[in-house]
Amino acid sequence: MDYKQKIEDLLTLYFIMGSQNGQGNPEYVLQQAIEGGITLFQFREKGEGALQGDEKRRLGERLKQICKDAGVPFIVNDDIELAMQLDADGVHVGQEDEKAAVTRKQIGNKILGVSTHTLEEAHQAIADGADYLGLGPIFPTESKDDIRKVHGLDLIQAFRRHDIQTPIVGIGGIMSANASDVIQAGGDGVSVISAIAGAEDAKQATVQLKQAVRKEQLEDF
Ligand SMILES: Cc1ncc(COP(=O)(O)OP(=O)(O)O)c(N)n1
Ligand SMILES: Cc1nc(C(=O)O)sc1CCOP(=O)(O)O
Ligand SMILES: [Mg+2]
Repeated sequence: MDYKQKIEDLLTLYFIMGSQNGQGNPEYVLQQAIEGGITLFQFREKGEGALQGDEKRRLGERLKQICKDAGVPFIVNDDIELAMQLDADGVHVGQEDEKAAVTRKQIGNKILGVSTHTLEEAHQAIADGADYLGLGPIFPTESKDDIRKVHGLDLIQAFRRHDIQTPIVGIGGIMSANASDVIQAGGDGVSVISAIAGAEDAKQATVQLKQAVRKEQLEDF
């Protein structure tokens, strides 16, 4: 599937989850998030208690099917082999993962997201074929241990000032109360784990996030 024409739209509300996030059943939480209006999903099975091997693949298959039925593109974090096995719609890699250029060769025209923290990394990622850039952490987060310095919104603004036109999604500590700041700073969308996976009502939390982002996108338009 080639989603490239509308990548900015897909980034509007990008939900990331693995079985280690939140208390809920991942299939149920994903279904609720889809009903609430997420536009993209990333399977990130990583960290303490994460599934491995066949168990990880089987959960990936089930989540991929839920996304497919709903028409929401399915991205795999880090694991290119799994992405190819599942025929995912894309892969997200960071600076400590497989190089973006190698990933691009392996995944063909699937969506490629790359985490970047400096202008140099951004230029390299774009040259390597990134479809979008993940920038974070925007705000403090407890969902990832090995985070870089909290960049706040400055990095997104700096990228735009330096004429980076590639779609950008902010990540890290984003909630419905601060999501609009990410769009105002120049982001195309927001990426969240705990704001949805950790919510008591995942669907309601998704609706609120989506409203916050869409309102700001329309004001910027
Ligand atoms: C949309 C998005 N942005 C950034 C990341 C972080 O990627 P990375 O730095 O490789 O860290 P891990 O997620 O692999 O721990 C992401 N996953 N998604
Ligand atoms: C997966 C991830 N990557 C980050 C980065 O800065 O690159 S922050 C992060 C965790 C985001 O989770 P939450 O929405 O719960 O803060
Ligand atoms: Mg990674």
